[in-house]
Amino acid sequence: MTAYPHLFRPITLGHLTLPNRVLMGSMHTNLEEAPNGFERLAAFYAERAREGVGLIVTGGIAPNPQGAVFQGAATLERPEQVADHRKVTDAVHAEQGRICLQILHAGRYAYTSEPVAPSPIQAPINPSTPRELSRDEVASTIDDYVRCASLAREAGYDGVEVMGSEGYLINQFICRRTNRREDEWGGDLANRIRFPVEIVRRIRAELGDDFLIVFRLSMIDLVEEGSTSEDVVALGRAVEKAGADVVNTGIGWHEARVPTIVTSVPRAAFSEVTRRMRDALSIPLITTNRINMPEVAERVLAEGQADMVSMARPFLADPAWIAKARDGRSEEINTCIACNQACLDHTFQGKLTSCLVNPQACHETELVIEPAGEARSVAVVGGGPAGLAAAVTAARRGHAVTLFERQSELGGQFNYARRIPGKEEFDETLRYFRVMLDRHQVSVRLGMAPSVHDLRAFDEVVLATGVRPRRLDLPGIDHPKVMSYPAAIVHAERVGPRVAIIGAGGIGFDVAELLTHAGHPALDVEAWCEEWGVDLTVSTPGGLREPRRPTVPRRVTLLQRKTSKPGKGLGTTTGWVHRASLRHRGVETLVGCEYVGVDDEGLHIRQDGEPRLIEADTVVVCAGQESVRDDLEALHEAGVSVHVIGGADKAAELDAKRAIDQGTRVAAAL
Ligand SMILES: Cc1cc2nc3c(=O)[nH]c(=O)nc-3n(C[C@H](O)[C@H](O)[C@H](O)COP(=O)(O)O)c2cc1C
Ligand code: SF4
Repeated sequence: MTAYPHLFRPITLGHLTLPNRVLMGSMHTNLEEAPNGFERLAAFYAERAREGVGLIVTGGIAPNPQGAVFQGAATLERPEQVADHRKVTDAVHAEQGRICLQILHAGRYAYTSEPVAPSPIQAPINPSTPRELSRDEVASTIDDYVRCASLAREAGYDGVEVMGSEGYLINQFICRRTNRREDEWGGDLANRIRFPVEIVRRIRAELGDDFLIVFRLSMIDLVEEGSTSEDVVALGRAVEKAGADVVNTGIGWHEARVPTIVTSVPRAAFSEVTRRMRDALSIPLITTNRINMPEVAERVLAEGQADMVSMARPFLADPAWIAKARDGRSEEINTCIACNQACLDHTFQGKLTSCLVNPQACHETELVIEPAGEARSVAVVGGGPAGLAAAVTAARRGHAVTLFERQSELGGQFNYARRIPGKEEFDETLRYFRVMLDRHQVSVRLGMAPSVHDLRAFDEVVLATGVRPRRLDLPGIDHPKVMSYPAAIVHAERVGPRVAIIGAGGIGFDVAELLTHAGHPALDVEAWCEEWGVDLTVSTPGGLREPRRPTVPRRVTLLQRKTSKPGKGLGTTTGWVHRASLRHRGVETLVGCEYVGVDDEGLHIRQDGEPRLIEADTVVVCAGQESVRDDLEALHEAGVSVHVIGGADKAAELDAKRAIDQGTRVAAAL
């Protein structure tokens, strides 16, 4: 008997019956364009299918070169491209999985020299103004969708997902915001939705009933002049009538200034918008975004918010998510913490998608964790992210591992991160590692710093001793009002009402977030919607309403020495959220500051040569870290085989992604 009866109830979609209610959501990984990319994609998807994913949707593939998100991005438009896709479908089918190809035309979101769109209106996130598609081109673009679907079928796909959301071409036709046409493809709603409806109708007519058509429909655009709930329902009904088997949910255009997938978005925050569509349609509906654990998926399904859930990033974090949930091993799930640092940020930087908590994601053929040829004794010193990853990986390979942690609890820098409002998901990563240490019989010694003598007894030593905050050489640095960032995070109640934070990097931003937080549970959907101005009923165009400024408990000034944009090092896809969040909270940011000293009045600085006082009851120092590796030389001298990882290796590049990746790779090679 499963703990998740709704999640593991079979469902029939079109001609397919699936064993569970989970769709692996579309993710373009950049393997689509990489050398040997399709072999690697085949390995990536096959592993997920083997572990029980019922239905996979590929990353977006363009139906023609104009529709490619960037120059050279993958298309499916010619018969000779079919063989590559065959590798993927064969691998998935060999594992009893099913897979649909996502057809995505970027429209004005194409980062190419001449993007096209229904109307020549520039997207705020693209420097190029699109060219308006002629009537003939609209017709030929529909032909391209149909040809792409036919080739997908030839390649062995079980169906297609027509990408109609996130502000891409189809969405651009649907909304007045981007469609000012006066022909039959613009004007009233019936005309604006004609493009997607024709695409679905033509694919159905061409490919018959035994080919799945999923339509990804933007149920809340989160942009001005977006659709209202009436528009969304009318579109849903029209695509159902045109032949779609199932409607998947899309949330927010890429240009929206409301976060939709980052870690501060409450889990399943948007399932309510899918539920509101349910009575209007007879085909199944899939909900999406920030559903990352089985109890969340089960609740969404049990409450009738949708017929299925889509999860994308959770399958980067853990390929065996389904098998673990099904077999009563949920506590072993490596949870997606919605950080975007190794997935979406990589995509935007042109790198391969991967995962902060699972560096094997999209590296299945290259980062292989195999049983060790010879089991050895391994000491891992330091229980932060790097040490945890190294200890678990080494133990998985059969080594006898002892993990030493000087503090009374595991986690290192994660213990600070998890206390920041909106970063609670880090608790899940710690839970995962604790369970894995136990499962692989790692001997954990808390409150213990081993001596060089102790470490000589091991075959291999992994030094993951982390960092300590860098001390500032500043007059008044020993004033009682000065706190280090670890102290301010752990003892926030000791921080006064007026705060100056020295250092506007990632940690400075986190401290500012914590100290200005109003106190409601950070993952409360209602409070979050109020703060960001989200109307889940979508009675307003795009589902936007006036945001409510949060009441803040402290007045915070965030300062940095450099004149560059504050928050250097924040992710491409998350930095803007942090900046907007601090703006909402009235945090003042000052750049180009020269620090003069701290006294009873506060923090004295110079800006442009002018002296200035930042009145403050507390001054928090977030001015970087230095590596802790005091024993390294002695270990070398003692002839110990030692590997230095994480912050102990490079304090300046301190980040959990690098730490976990390095810990995993070092241990995979021991
Ligand atoms: C690396 C990455 C690539 C993505 N590429 C696509 C895509 O090609 N097409 C698409 O419809 N959605 C894409 N998405 C969005 C996901 O399908 C999904 O909507 C989003 O990640 C939220 O769901 P989640 O919280 O389950 O990850 C991508 C997401 C990520 C993280
Ligand atoms: S990198 Fe972060 S957001 Fe992306 S899949 Fe991994 S845990 Fe999730």
